[in-house]
Amino acid sequence: MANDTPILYSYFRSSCSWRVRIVLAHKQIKYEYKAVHLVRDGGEQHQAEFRALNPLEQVPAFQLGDKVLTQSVAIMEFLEEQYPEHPLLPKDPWPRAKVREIVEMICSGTQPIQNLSVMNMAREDLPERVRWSHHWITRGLAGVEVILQQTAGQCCFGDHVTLADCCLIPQVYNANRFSVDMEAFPTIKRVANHLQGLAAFQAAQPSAQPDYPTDP
Ligand SMILES: N[C@@H](CCC(=O)N[C@@H](CS)C(=O)NCC(=O)O)C(=O)O
Repeated sequence: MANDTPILYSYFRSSCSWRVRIVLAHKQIKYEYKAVHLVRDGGEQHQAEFRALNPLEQVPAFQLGDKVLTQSVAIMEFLEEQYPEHPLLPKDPWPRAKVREIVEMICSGTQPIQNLSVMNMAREDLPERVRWSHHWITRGLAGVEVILQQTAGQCCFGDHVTLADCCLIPQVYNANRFSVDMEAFPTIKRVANHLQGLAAFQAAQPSAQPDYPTDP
């Protein structure tokens, strides 16, 4: 297993893939990028080849040799355990749990409700979809802001990058896409500004990915 180059099935704009890309970059793990276009041809995530990797038809999927893992949080936790250098979870149980709390607020409490397939099912026309996403992202980030006011230093938890930061940045990108007023979330904004200056976060951003469109 150790000799295999990991493969990440990703879409440049997918926030769930982006979380994993930040972890890979932070831990300086070399990997192969395989693009899955979520919109083109009705969505490549729905094609049989990808469905064989993830029956839920969503990115990311992570492959190591003949092993496949889906679900970004499971992948991030696996990477944290398999590649312990440059840790992304505090050692002590309480801060560790607080980091996971922020991770869950974003990965379970916010992103799934504004994901493409949910949005498409929930609302028919584009303005309604935008309103839907705007509402749920605002609600999610409002909760995260309250927690960060208690935990943040330069990062979501103190001054060291954790899994919470890896989840925050892609969600802030989604917030900006749907014109959420970030002035309402000063702590998130401050932490995001700090993180965006870090090399791992820059390497993982959509515009640095091989499938980023030349005419976005
Ligand atoms: N819980 C999953 C969610 C994955 C997910 O929602 N992926 C989105 C992109 S961020 C996706 O593939 N959407 C395409 C679709 O729903 O058809 C995870 O964290 O990996």
